[in-house]
Amino acid sequence: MLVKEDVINALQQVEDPELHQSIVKLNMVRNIQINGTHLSLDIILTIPGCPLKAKIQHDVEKALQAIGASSVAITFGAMTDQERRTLTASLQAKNVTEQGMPNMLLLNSGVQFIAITSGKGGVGKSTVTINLAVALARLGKRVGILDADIYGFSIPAMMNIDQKPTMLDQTAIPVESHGVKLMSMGFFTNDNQPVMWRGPMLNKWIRNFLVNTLWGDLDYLLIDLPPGTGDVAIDMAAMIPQAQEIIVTTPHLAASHVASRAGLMAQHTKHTILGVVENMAYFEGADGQKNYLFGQGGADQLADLLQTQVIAHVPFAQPEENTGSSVYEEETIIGEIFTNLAEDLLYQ
Ligand SMILES: Nc1ncnc2c1ncn2[C@@H]1O[C@H](COP(=O)(O)OP(=O)(O)OP(=O)(O)O)[C@@H](O)[C@H]1O
Repeated sequence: MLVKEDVINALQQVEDPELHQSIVKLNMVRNIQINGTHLSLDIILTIPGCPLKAKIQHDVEKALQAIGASSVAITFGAMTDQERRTLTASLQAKNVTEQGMPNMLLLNSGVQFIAITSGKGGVGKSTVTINLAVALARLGKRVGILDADIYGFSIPAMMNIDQKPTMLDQTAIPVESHGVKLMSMGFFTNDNQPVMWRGPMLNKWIRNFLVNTLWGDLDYLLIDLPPGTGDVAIDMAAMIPQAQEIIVTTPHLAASHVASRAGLMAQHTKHTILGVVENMAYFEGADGQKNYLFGQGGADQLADLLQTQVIAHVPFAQPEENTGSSVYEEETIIGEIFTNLAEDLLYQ
């Protein structure tokens, strides 16, 4: 004979797949009826037509069968606007201080911010951001990416994400891929339209991305900055003084010269520079020979100038590693390099 308390206890273990909180705590479980081992209940989704309804149904049935239910009839409904507003407000209350500052910016929040920057575009800044984030997640860390490359957002496409974040009122639930939570300007433009905002508006967006996103608990937030030393980089420096920076360059001397400006700005804003990542360092031929297509030495020169170190040398991907996604598998050469880099950051 089942009793209501057992049913609620079992459902406490079932989480909303996006909010990562118990469906009981989120007030999504209603109207539990018990007839011997036959159960019926209502599940009230946060938004109508929630794409993860099937997963919730599966998890609820499994949890209830585990306590002896022989049949489970679920009726799905959706929260009213008022209920959704109340829920969002309570989730938001954990996100921001009373002064409206994102909690994650408090120095004791436990979130480590790493901004990935470069002097010029196309050197692999987003590739480094994505693969470092995925490597940290593979090591069990809770990781988010803020694609703040507002004019050149590319991360959703590079991670093969075509889904948009679920919106609870004005608050976004980040999209998850490869165990990493992602927010990008690319989610909020129509048909890949370019973004043409200037300073103050951009500042507001970065702030919005921090305040109005339900990031949940994070260990790391990686920020993919636009190349160069423009408005976004300056605003980020002011808003997140505790951020550390990784500077990406190719070995080309000219590229590292341009990257030095981004590095000097990091020094100027007193951000700790974690090091330089040399991308497209070489191409390894079938004979095992390393071909230095972009020359050698630029990254070392940059590291010397910034009194830091080259923390990774990332080669060109082998043709068979180019699978259409910019996330390299763990067992590829590039995947291993990022695992090593993530371990170095964790245990430094
Ligand atoms: N090590 C690598 N091997 C092969 N291809 C790479 C490598 N690194 C980057 N690429 C490719 O080079 C292109 C540019 O990389 P990416 O978008 O990461 O650079 P970026 O510096 O972020 O550029 P932007 O600032 O213009 O967005 C992408 O198509 C990416 O897949």
